[in-house]
Amino acid sequence: MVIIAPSILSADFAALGAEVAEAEASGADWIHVDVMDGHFVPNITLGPAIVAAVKAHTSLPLDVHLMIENPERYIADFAAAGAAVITVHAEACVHLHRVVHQIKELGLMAGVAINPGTPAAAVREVLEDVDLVLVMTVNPGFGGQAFIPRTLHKITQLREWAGEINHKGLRIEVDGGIAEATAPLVAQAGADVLVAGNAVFGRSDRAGAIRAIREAADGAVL
Ligand SMILES: O=C(CO)[C@H](O)[C@H](O)COP(=O)(O)O
Ligand SMILES: [Co+2]
Repeated sequence: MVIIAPSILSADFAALGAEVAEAEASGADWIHVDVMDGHFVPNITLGPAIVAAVKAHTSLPLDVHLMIENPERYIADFAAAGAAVITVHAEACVHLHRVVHQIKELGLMAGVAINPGTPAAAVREVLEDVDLVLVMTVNPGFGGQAFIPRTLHKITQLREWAGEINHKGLRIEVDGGIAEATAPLVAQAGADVLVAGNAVFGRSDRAGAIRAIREAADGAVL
């Protein structure tokens, strides 16, 4: 069973409380929160205060995707704000192993993300330590971009490595351009957490959108 995590990047930022409450009522499993610093990616979004504000409007796990430089400086703040999952970018961490353990020591799920131009091997040495690998299926920074099919082989490779080290619980998340049409491709490759921004918050029928993505993904792995 896949986890569907709507990304609030495509929600109405002036009504985030109502938006996440509606996503929860519409069948979402996690809420994906995109944090951008204007340095690691060419866009700026939100910080821990907004995460804490969102947390007050949903009981779903908050899946915090840090697209920031020096993420180790802010992990405690996002944990205190109510994050359940914190994902850092491999490209942003000189001491990736240390940062992963910093997240785990706070009792959270630890994730590592890789950009489309980064090989799966960039996370191989910490695969035993992480709860989740996020394979970016677009270049991070903006919602509403087209899915990059070349990323699919990395999902397959990571699932294979997880099997070799008997890491059965490893979550493989995909983010960017995920919709009804692309969900079967990533699910077949081995992804089990699907982030969708535009495909959920860009539609008025959020329940229908979430259902369609879920059915497309689950149908592909039956
Ligand atoms: O991390 C992100 C962008 O950097 C977002 O989570 C992602 O782009 C979701 O948007 P969409 O589903 O519209 O592509
Ligand atoms: Co994201």
